[in-house]
Amino acid sequence: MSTPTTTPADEPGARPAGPGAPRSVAGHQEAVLDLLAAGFRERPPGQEDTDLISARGRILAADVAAPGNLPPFANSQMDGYAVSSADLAGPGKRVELAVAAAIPAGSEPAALAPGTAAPIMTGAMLPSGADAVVPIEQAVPDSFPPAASSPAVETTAGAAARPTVALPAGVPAGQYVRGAGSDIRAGAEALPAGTVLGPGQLGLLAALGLARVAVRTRPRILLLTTGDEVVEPGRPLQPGQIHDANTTLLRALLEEAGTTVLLTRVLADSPEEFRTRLQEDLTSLQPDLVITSGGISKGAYEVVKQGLADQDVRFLSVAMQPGGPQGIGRVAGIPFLAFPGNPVSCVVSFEMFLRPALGSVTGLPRPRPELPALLTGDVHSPAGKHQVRRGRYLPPAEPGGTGQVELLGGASSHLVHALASSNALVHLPAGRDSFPAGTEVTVWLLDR
Ligand SMILES: Nc1nc2c(c(=O)[nH]1)N[C@H]1C(S)=C(S)[C@@H](COP(=O)(O)OP(=O)(O)OC[C@H]3O[C@@H](n4cnc5c(N)ncnc54)[C@H](O)[C@@H]3O)O[C@H]1N2
Ligand code: MOO
Repeated sequence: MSTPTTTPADEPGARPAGPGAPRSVAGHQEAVLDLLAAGFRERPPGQEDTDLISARGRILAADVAAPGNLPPFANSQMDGYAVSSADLAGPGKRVELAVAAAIPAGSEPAALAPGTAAPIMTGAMLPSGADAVVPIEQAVPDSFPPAASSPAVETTAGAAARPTVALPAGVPAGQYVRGAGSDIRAGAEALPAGTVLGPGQLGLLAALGLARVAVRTRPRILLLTTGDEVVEPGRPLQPGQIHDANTTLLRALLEEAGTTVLLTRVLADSPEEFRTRLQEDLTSLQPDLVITSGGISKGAYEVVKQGLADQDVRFLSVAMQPGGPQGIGRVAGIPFLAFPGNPVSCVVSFEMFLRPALGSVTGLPRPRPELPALLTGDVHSPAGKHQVRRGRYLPPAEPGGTGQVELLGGASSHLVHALASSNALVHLPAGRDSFPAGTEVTVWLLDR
């Protein structure tokens, strides 16, 4: 079995083509990355302060140094007895020590007197004079005396009626002690700028006592859908109309990928109206990126193409299916991408071009997990194109094996039901048209 070799940059379709020939997938990936990188260089993200939970999935804007030691003080790792290791030097197997006042977590203990052992609870501060902890299980008796929860009881004679405990001899200094700063020392770098803040990172900030954190502002997107036939979900359809799937699909993808969708609109097939609305939105919102869907192919009413005919936007064909028609450029200086109108074409365009470019430029989103998988059936694909099919990935039966992938629906880009039933995008690279059952292909997992 070979390792996955279907990354777009390796394909025959990625070689430079002549004028008028479709652009390779790799060529368009590079163009989208260049566009976004230039846009983000010109308008770098700002930063904003947020509470920790709201920072989940965001990118840390500046290095964070530990404001103090973590743990802040030496404390016990076990419920047991705080001791001085010198008192347990031996020579016998056990040493009898008087039991001192107990130390609950959250209290400041008195110094440990020589020759005594203080009941200490997990997380409680180690008293001065102690340098080790013996777990209660190793003590004789192996339970705390009743008086352990209160200071030693005075007898009528005035002498302390201290119980004793026998502890193993030869306990090393430091045993079961969590030293101050043993996790991170005051002033050390806790998290570098650029870190994606997940539960672990946010938990560290909380442990360090930080309630708020500076995160990078999200890229701000204007999302426009086009077509006279396109009607908002929830509204009745007239003959010839369809419900708008693209706004929801793309908005969900964009927000999941760490961007903010400033505004969505469904615009009619009027190039003049499209142009006017776009100019108004660009002026009022100043987005970082505009994305449109529909209106870029070979029809008589291609609203995006016609509306932007005199702009710095190129409409072209990429050797990929779905997602062949693409538009890329700038409008009023703002980075602009046009995706084709079919819903699955929008998803594949996003996954193949925008998602990787956003990831490279901002650090979010992370790449889709990529795995090899064996096709469960014979598949045909246009040799000149990189085809991206949808399917259900089944993990290998045994560890170290290769999973399988069953294609769902056909190649057509209107099949949203098959998309919704799929958990993987399946790459059928350019350069061959036949993929018999058992062929190893690369899949990108859509589930997280
Ligand atoms: N003669 C040719 N016709 C077509 C070609 C071609 O090369 N030559 N390419 C086909 C391919 S591939 C695609 S993809 C589409 C792209 O067309 P457009 O980007 O112009 O998109 P529209 O025509 O506006 O819409 C295509 C399809 O998608 C439906 N649609 C549009 N918006 C939405 C939405 N928001 N929600 C759900 N569905 C939507 C629309 O009704 C059309 O059925 O062109 C092919 N044609
Ligand atoms: O290239 Mo289109 O995007 O197949 O439907």
